[in-house]
Amino acid sequence: MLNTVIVGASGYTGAELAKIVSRHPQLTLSGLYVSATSFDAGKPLSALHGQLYGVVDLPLQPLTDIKTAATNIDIVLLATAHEVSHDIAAEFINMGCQVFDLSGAFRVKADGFYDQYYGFKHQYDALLDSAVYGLAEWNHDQIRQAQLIAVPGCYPTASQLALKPLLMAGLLDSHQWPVINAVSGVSGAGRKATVTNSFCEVSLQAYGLFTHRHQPEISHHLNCDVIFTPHLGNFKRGILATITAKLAPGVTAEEVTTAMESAYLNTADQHAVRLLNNNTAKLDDVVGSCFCDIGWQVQGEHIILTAAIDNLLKGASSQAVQCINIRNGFPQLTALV
Ligand SMILES: NC(=O)C1=CN([C@@H]2O[C@H](COP(=O)(O)OP(=O)(O)OC[C@H]3O[C@@H](n4cnc5c(N)ncnc54)[C@H](OP(=O)(O)O)[C@@H]3O)[C@@H](O)[C@H]2O)C=CC1
Ligand SMILES: CC(=O)N[C@@H](CCC(=O)OP(=O)(O)O)C(=O)O
Repeated sequence: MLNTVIVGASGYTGAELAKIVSRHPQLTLSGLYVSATSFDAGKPLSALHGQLYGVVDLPLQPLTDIKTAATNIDIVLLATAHEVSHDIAAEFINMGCQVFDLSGAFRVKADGFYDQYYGFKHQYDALLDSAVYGLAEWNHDQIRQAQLIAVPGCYPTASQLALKPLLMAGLLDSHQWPVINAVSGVSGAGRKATVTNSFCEVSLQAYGLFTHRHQPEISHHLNCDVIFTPHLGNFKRGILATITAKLAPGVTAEEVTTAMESAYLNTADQHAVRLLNNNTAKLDDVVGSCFCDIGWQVQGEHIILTAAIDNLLKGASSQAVQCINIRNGFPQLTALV
């Protein structure tokens, strides 16, 4: 059994992690942490997240000393803000833990990226270089070797899983950027109250036009420019990405299907992508599950893809556990289905 702790356990992704880890046959949930000054320190996690009553009643502990928190721990899940993960990951790594970071702190190695999109100067170049991007279906071999895994963002997970098979097979017109329009539920913004996310303020709308940090994350890892426009929807969970792209000259619908199927059908290990072919993906089919559903249709030289995930699961917590499973040689969907 691998001793596992969750930092940021009282948040939305942290609570999902606690639920998954507690039912994982190879992991022991050994500690739940919040900030040193947290108002919630000392409370059982289930007092904050009622679904966990009788399931995870462990108390939330203040993270006052990382050395103590990391002693005899094999796996650390950081469900913390980018700046917090940036500051604390190294100490857990130095204590010999495998670290799975749900934040954006170690996802992109590019000059000036963190200054421009995250508003802080990255202080851990070597760690950033060593981090492996945890897009589970695609980075299996690197994840198996890594000590620090940067779990992809929610919008980037849906977007990349849909576009990557086409790009890898050279089926897209390189002169036209794919256009990604994606709608997220409000849990994507985390549990902390803000005016923008309060019930009476939320109304379906686009945000972050040309400036959202997930645009460069997607472009960087796909090695392809994209237009990405996120939208906030007035629902709790889920992301639906609708992606329009131009096919390379002469590419047929059959070639598209072959590329999708060779990426995601008949793979050695069960994974979390489900192909819908001509059907469109929808939120109800994936919310509460670890799956990313992908549908597509071709007309002439254009393709429209739809991809749906639960932002808190395939977009964060279940993908993190998928990475733990890959890293430790367990079947990929252990504790997830
Ligand atoms: N929500 C989503 O859909 C997704 C989120 N992510 C990323 O995952 C991370 C967590 O997101 P989410 O669960 O939504 O966030 P929440 O805001 O819901 O939770 C944040 C958690 O971190 C704790 N925390 C804050 N400061 C510290 C600290 N210094 N040390 C230890 N714990 C701390 C908070 O508790 P307290 O303040 O009481 O200490 C809380 O438990 C973020 O980086 C986010 O960007 C990634 C993909 C999807
Ligand atoms: C609805 C909403 O606000 N969503 C968040 C994305 C959440 C997420 O995925 O965070 P990461 O940056 O860690 O990937 C946003 O747009 O900032």
